[in-house]
This record gives sequence, structure tokens and C-alpha cells, in this order.
Amino acid sequence: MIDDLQLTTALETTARQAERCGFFFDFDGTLSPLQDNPATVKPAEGAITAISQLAALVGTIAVISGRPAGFLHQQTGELPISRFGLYGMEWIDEQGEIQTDPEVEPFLPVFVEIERRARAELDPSVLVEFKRLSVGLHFRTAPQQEGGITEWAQKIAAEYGVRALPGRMVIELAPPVHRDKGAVVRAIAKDLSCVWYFGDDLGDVPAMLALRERAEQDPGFTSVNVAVANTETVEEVVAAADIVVASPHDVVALLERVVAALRPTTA
Ligand SMILES: O=P(O)(O)OC[C@H]1O[C@H](O[C@H]2O[C@H](CO)[C@@H](O)[C@H](O)[C@H]2O)[C@H](O)[C@@H](O)[C@@H]1O
Repeated sequence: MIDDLQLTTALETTARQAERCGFFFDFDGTLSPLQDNPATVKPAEGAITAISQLAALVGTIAVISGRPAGFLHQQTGELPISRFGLYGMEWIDEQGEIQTDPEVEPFLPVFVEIERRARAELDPSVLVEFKRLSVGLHFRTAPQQEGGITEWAQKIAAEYGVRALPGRMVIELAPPVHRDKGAVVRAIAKDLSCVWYFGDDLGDVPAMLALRERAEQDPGFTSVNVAVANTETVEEVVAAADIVVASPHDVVALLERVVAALRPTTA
């Protein structure tokens, strides 16, 4: 964990090489507060403004999420940033089109069928989130359904040859290929000399560890991992972080501090 003096040093280091710095963000729980209905979330107040100011000052900004890339596009509007959805299985290209990892594309019809069955076979209190190449079965508002959902998801995973992955108050059915945010971060940080990563969930740990590993191997590389520790955040996330903040609102405050440190001062 870094103290305030080390944060000041990290800000100075970032300011000296801002054009070679990346700021990468998780979405749910990091840029947007957690809520019961995944369909109605919005970025925290001030988040879009802060990211837009940051975009004018640093080399690159990306949102890397378990959400579909199209959803990230809707939520972040016209910000000049990169968007990687479904843990890297899809992304928005420079023309604004959604691109899909060819290895998982054959599974598109499988998830249409799984969504249909989830809606027909699971209790109506289970919130079914269709994500093109994944289906989320949410039980935040129906915790008593967790056992039944887990059993159903395991049966479906075996039947269709997909994976059932636990998340926060959700089981996600996903293609049988390993994708994680660490691989995305390694690829997009290749030509950068400094990266800040913001995340709150177990799915963010591979990204944070990838940056730590890079910093260990390359003394010229600066990494700053920021954990957003809400009540559901597991210890691994905090352990991988250099800075811990309490909420998406605090992420915005930290970004405002970064922007202030990076803005050229007028004499
Ligand atoms: O990688 P992320 O951007 O953190 O996305 C991870 C999953 O987030 C969403 O679910 C979570 O947030 C919901 C809204 O606050 C909450 O209701 C749910 O309980 C959480 O698990 C999203 O719905 C999933 O598709 C993402 O994979």
C-alpha cells in the first residue's frame, strides 16, 4: 500500500511521461456503484467528465469489463477510449464496430438457446442477463435461489460444453476458453511505461497482477493498482492494490487529483 507521499511521487512520475501512460478501468463497482438491477446502472456522478479530462492528458484510456462491449459504449458515450467487453472476448474497433474473438464466435447460437432455457426453466425471481457470448444468472435480489441456479448452471454447462463461473451474486455461463483481464492489460500496456488500473472484483486481480509482474521485470515501468473496496470486495483485490478507495465516488475524486497533477500549470 502506498502512503500520501508515495502517491505524490506516483503522480509526479505519471506527469513526466503522461503521453506514455494508460488508465484502465473496470466498470461495475469501480466506475458505477453496485445496484440490484444490472440493466439500469450508470457511471458515478462526475466519472465521465473526469475521464474525458484525463483523456486529453494521457496516452490511452480503456474500460475492461465483464459487460458486453456495446453496453460499455452506451455507458461511456463518445469518450475517446478503448472498450473491451466480456473479459476480452469482444471489443470496439476504431470504426466503432464490435469485434468478436473468432475462437468464441461459434458459441453465439448456444447462448441464445441458453438464455431461452434460463427464462423458461428458472424461477422468475432470477434476473437473466443476456450478453451475446455469455448469460448471467443474477440472484442479488433472490439469494435463496443461489443453490438452484448453481445446480442448473452446472447441468447446462455439461450439456452445452460451456463454463459456469461464479461472480458477485451471479453465475455466468461462458464459452469454454480461458479469457481474463490480465491478458487484455498485457496486450494494451505493451508500449506504455506507466499504467494505473482501477478495479473492485476478483476478475480484476489478473490485471493488477499482470501490471505488478511487468513492474518487477521492468524497472522503468510504473504501475499503480487502485482497489475500490466495497463490502463485497475480497481480500485478493486489496492485496494486489497500491491504493484502496471506498467507492466509485472516491475513484472520481482520485481522478480529479490526477487531472490536477497532470495539467500544465500556467505561469
Ligand atoms: O468487470 P465488471 O465491469 O466489474 O463486470 C462484472 C459483472 O458486473 C455486473 O454484475 C455486477 O454488478 C451488478 C450491477 O451493480 C450487480 O447487480 C451484480 O450483482 C454484480 O455481479 C454485470 O451484470 C455482469 O454482466 C458483469 O460480468
